[in-house]
Amino acid sequence: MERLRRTMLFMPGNNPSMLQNAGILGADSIILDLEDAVSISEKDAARILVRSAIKTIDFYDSEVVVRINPLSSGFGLGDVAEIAKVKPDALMVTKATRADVKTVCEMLTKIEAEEGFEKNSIKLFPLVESAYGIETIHEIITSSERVIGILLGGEDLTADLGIQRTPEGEEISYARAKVVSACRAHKIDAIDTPFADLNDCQGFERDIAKCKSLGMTGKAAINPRQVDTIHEIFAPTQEEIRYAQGVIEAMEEAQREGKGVFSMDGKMIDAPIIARAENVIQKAKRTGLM
Ligand SMILES: CC(=O)SCCNC(=O)CCNC(=O)[C@H](O)C(C)(C)COP(=O)(O)OP(=O)(O)OC[C@H]1O[C@@H](n2cnc3c(N)ncnc32)[C@H](O)[C@@H]1OP(=O)(O)O
Ligand SMILES: O=C([O-])CC(=O)C(=O)O
Ligand SMILES: [Mg+2]
Repeated sequence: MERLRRTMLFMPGNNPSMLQNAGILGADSIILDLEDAVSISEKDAARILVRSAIKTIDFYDSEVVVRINPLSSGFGLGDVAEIAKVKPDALMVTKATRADVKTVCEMLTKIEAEEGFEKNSIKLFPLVESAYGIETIHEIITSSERVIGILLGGEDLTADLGIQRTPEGEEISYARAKVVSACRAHKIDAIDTPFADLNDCQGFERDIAKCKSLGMTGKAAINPRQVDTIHEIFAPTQEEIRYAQGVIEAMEEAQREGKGVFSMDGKMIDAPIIARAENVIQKAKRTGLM
């Protein structure tokens, strides 16, 4: 079964105590960061620490993703060369363009052959965080069969657009919709940008509900305190589950009577509504609610 990615928790790659506990924080994926959470003077130390963490720490069921520096930065290519050898589950390509994803993919193919790893075993998670990236997202996704999801980077995107970021997030609505639609089209995960204000609990909950309603499959987190809230809001509610079960039961009854369309509590039920109900049931089962 495909992996659940409701939460992807960032942690700075140069912080040993955070890395040490990474596997017990409940996040579906862990993103060990070599990019913006690490200062220039710490880049080499972070790369060494992340390599050794992947080799020695038990991450339990969490997926391990390493966010590399931009290829143009002078650190990115070295990050790929050094980190791929310890076989993380995936690399996150920052400020992603089609050309960058292709370059990283080709490097990985070579390293996998040299190290005796299975071909395409190291996946890619492009971080789309520029206007150009948003407008060329289809090309980014199709530039490598390793791509398993896209993370939307709201901070860099709004910097690139020359606008302010707000807790309401109206300014990134277009980008969110574009990421969701492109990812759905290619059946990969669409992960929302993190919410940075750890003290604004209501704003955080509204932000999760909004990205869920737009179709994001998960959300990045920057602090372990955010993980449970994201899981709770992403899970189907008891009311949604009951309604979905009602639809499925009514459908089975209608099928016995040879009907394709029928009504439940006065509301028409047909194929798309049944498909949505099946989605809810599947999600409830995967998250242990059924
Ligand atoms: C726009 C972007 O690029 S986002 C991606 C890059 N950013 C990051 O990776 C930032 C990750 N997050 C952090 O570094 C921190 O959570 C901060 C700086 C935002 C807040 O730090 P604090 O105020 O110290 O957090 P807080 O008080 O909640 O920490 C409580 C505990 O959780 C730990 N913790 C906090 N954040 C994380 C994290 N992301 N991963 C793992 N452990 C963490 C702390 O080490 C601390 O542990 P301790 O009790 O053993 O000392
Ligand atoms: O949203 C993210 O994944 C973090 C990031 O790099 C950004 O926002 O620029
Ligand atoms: Mg960024």
